[in-house]
Amino acid sequence: MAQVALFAALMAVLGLIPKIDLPMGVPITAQSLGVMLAGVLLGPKRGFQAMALFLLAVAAGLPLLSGGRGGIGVFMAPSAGYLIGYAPAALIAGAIMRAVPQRSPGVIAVGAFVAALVGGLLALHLFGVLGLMLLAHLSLKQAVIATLAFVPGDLIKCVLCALVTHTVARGLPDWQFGGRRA
Ligand SMILES: O=C(O)CCCC[C@@H]1SC[C@@H]2NC(=O)N[C@@H]21
Repeated sequence: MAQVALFAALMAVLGLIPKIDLPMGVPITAQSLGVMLAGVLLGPKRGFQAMALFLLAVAAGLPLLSGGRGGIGVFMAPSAGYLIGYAPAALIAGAIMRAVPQRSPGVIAVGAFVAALVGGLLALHLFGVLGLMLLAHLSLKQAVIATLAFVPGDLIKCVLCALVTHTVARGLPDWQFGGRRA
């Protein structure tokens, strides 16, 4: 429970980093790095719970999104698909991370990069594209082109996620990446 609350709080802290607004109404934000880290470090269940807790706090009106935004209205904006995707993206990243053998910090870091790439980038962008089509009324082609603008920055976040994971793996050798195995 403490870890879930901690990662929901980490999302709020990442929201203090100023966003960069793009014309289609979806900002470049550091908060998608928090989605990747939650999945990789906490695993699918607690990663999902941390994102769900964060989104509940946002829906309740707390101004925790980058730029001090919050409230129900953000779930009707063009970026809502990405927002709703935060929880399943963390779940997918966590599920992939759970399958990574915890052999060495290097192996764990490569696994974290792949988990962040598939969950925190590909899956999250899929939700984002659906949101752009439904809420911004873009065609599939327009939505895919729009989301491509975020890919370079999100690839950097995948690398950052792997670097943080490598540091944690070296400093906390008993940490269960991807959550506790049964
Ligand atoms: O704060 C919001 O309203 C949601 C923003 C969602 C931004 C998405 S997450 C994936 C992609 N990477 C970014 O930096 N921005 C978009």
